Amino acid sequence: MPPMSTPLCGEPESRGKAGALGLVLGHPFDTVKVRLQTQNKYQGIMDCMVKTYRHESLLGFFKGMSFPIASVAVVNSVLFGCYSNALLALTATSHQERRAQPPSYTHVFVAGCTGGLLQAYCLAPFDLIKVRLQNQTEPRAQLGGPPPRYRGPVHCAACILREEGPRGLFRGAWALMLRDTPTLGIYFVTYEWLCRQYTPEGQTPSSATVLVAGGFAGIASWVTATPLDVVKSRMQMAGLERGAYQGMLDCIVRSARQEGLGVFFRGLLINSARAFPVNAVTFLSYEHLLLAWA
Ligand SMILES: C[N+](C)(C)CCCC[C@H](N)C(=O)O
Repeated sequence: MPPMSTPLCGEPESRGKAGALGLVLGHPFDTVKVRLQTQNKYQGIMDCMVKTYRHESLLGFFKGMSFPIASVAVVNSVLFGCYSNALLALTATSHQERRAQPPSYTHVFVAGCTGGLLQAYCLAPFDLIKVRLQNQTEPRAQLGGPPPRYRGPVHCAACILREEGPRGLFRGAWALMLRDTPTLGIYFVTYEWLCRQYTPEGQTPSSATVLVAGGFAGIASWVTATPLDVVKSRMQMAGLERGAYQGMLDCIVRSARQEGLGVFFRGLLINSARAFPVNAVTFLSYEHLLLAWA
């Protein structure tokens, strides 16, 4: 019997590692993006990279990485699990039958939005802690200098709980849900559409198709998510400094007035560049896990 997987796919375990590796490699870009979105002291991507490196060394780019790594499996299971269950409820066809009877794009969109909403809720506290740690520009362990506010992810969570209560952990969660609900609908629609374009009817998409469709789905989703991504990051940082926003609308209006509409596109380039590899690997794992379980 021929082997089930082509060399491109690898074994499930190596794909899991590839996913984690993608996250590690993508994290420095994520840190630069968060800083550009929430701090006004940088001229652009290069300036932010140079200043971070000079001030904090390479380690500066990896601040706040442990919680995303620890939570990615849970968050992605919620997203893909809710998506496929919602699709099952809407279309009453299993993953296998779906190749013969493809679901309508409306159903794919609604199922994607459902997955997006629920994963955003799980992601919110982890994302908040990530953003707060990424924004600490103090060099680590510098003798004499002021120590950073948070000593690490657990200390950060404990501080937020103590200072703001459990609700504090969900700061920015509304913006996150608004960001993710429609854009994860777009994510799955783009993925399905591209897969159908390049796959003969009734057949399973090849690994190469899955990688490319997943990568572009990531880009489409992040491009549309970026304006609310900026608002989300700013809401998450508000409360730390004086002059916190009254709410999401206040954040949007004040950001636009003070910095112009361009502010809502900060991080667009970085988000898109990071999105391709990360989501190509994510969809490849998803498709192969489904085949393995079915
Ligand atoms: C909806 N939004 C665009 C925010 C995310 C879509 C893809 C999520 C993926 N875990 C990633 O980190 O790229």
